[in-house]
Amino acid sequence: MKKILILHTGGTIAMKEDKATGAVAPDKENPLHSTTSELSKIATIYVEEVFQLPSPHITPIEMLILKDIIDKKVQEDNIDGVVITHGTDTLEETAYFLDLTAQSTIPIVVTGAMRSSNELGSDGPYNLISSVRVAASDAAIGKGVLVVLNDEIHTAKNVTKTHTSNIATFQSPQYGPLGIVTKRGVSFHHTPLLRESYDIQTINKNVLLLKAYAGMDDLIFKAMETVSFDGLVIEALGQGNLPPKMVNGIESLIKRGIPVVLVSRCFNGFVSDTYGYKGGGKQLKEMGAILSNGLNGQKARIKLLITLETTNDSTRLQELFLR
Ligand SMILES: NC(=O)C[C@H](N)C(=O)O
Repeated sequence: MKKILILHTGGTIAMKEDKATGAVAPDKENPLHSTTSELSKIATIYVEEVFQLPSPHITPIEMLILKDIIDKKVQEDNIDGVVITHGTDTLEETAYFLDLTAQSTIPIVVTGAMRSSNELGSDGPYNLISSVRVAASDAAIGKGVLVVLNDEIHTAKNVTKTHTSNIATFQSPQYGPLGIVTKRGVSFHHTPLLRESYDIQTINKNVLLLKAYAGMDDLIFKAMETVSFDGLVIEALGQGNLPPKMVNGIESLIKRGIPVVLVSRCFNGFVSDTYGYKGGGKQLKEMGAILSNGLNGQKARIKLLITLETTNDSTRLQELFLR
């Protein structure tokens, strides 16, 4: 049998609803422990309670702790796969962080739940069982960090939370899922072509994320003059365009050596240097803004946090963001 390590970090999957108040909060005993006998039919299971945090409380520090635990356990205990249970609000950020940093090719699967443990139709135990199945499958080796919920297998790079409460919330708008999980087994229908890896030891930078809107001006840049930060990601309009009143603010950040990464606020497609008008992607690129290849804002922020640990050369950052 394969050896699968389960790392619990909290989230709704480890919570319970108070029937009197309706409030959902962490449970004293992790309700997922009741699944252990079912999981033992699939693999030899090792469990660690790493955190008991709702995922809005997770930061890149906790993400780095998870990377370190996984790298160490792979070396010392010869495990064959890892499953991480996590709150769904920031699940895609932790999954993508681990995709870029974890040093092994064993399957690493991140899962969660939309309904807490004592709610009707609770999806946690089922998602955990599906995730262990995927982590124990040979086909999952070398595919990067995977996100498994609601019978679907997604890449950490493409998946995003699309609905506040529906159990089918995790979708990959650009490319669809990589595969499905059924009672009969795990089946992949696509395979990712590229993997990136950054073996970072620290995560100390401060990267901000802004969303652009019609009529946005330079007010936010004036406010930003008083704070110190290392990088900025902007969810720009369409193919990477911005309102003209933002241009001077961006130019002065780039002159101060602060990398500015552009992604699109659209769900699909890449940003590019197509438009030559004031604030268009072409002008912003010529000014030194970095164009990103299809990541959403929160994932581009994770990638900039990680890559800034390895370089602050803007040409190199541009190369890395085109991967
Ligand atoms: N479904 C969930 O897990 C949402 C919860 N607020 C969390 O992210 O911790």
